[in-house]
Amino acid sequence: MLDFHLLKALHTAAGPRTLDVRLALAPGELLALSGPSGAGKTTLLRLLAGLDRPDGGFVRFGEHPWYDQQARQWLPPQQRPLGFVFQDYALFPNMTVRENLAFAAAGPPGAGPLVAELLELLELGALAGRRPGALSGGQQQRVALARALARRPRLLLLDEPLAALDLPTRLRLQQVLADVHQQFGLTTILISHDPAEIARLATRVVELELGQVRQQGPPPPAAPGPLLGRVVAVLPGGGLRVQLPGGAEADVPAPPGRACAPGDELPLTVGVA
Ligand SMILES: Nc1ncnc2c1ncn2[C@@H]1O[C@H](COP(=O)(O)OP(=O)(O)OP(=O)(O)O)[C@@H](O)[C@H]1O
Repeated sequence: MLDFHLLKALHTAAGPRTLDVRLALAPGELLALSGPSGAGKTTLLRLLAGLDRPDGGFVRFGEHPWYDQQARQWLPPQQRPLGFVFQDYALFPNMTVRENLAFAAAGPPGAGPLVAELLELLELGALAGRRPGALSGGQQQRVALARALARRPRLLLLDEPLAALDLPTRLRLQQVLADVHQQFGLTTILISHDPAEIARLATRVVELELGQVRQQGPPPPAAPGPLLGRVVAVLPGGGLRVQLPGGAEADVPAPPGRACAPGDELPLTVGVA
């Protein structure tokens, strides 16, 4: 359980404000954080990570105090078992993919097998020897996620990790996020402005405004968003047979103006027949 109350003076465009957020997350919860620009979402994640100093309050993770103003407790960021993924990837540009992961995993024993496992899990094996500059945005974000997981986190903090990516890549990585959240038994906070993404991934959404919780609850059901299908065959007559997430197959018309081949990924809008 992550339990915190964080206070921090903010210098906003609208004048001085106080970030004042009290929340508790159940183990294994995936909570989405939304709200307008300047609401304090990034600041809140940075305070949880220990990258900024709060003015008051506490942070407890399970039995472990990470911060307590009254008891004068402060756990340095590198000792907090968390992973942080930013929108702009923030990878080390002069290290290869494998070196980025190994650097994050360094310290506890057994880094080698974990790096190999993460390279395989996030389908990065073929890219392990490349530097971030030679990768696409989606590939860099998979590396950033793998690097965050290499720290063996219990808490995953995601600051709009998919916002800069095109739709097919975003849909694929949403599935990857859902899988790693489950597989690694994580508690996760995801900043997102995308209602479909929030509805797909989160069990609760907290909306911040000017540093305060404005409302929270289960994510409103989003209109059926696009699914990602993989083309398995081009049919005579020009249609496509696609495999949907979960394995079912469907025949769909080919998108106008785009040649598709088996293996291609295609965003599909689901309608009710
Ligand atoms: N360390 C800090 N000390 C004081 N004020 C800060 C600090 N960091 C950010 N602020 C201010 O607090 C406000 C909230 O910033 P923050 O980046 O957390 O918002 P946000 O909700 O993440 O916005 P966006 O969606 O645009 O990323 C901004 O007005 C910012 O200028």
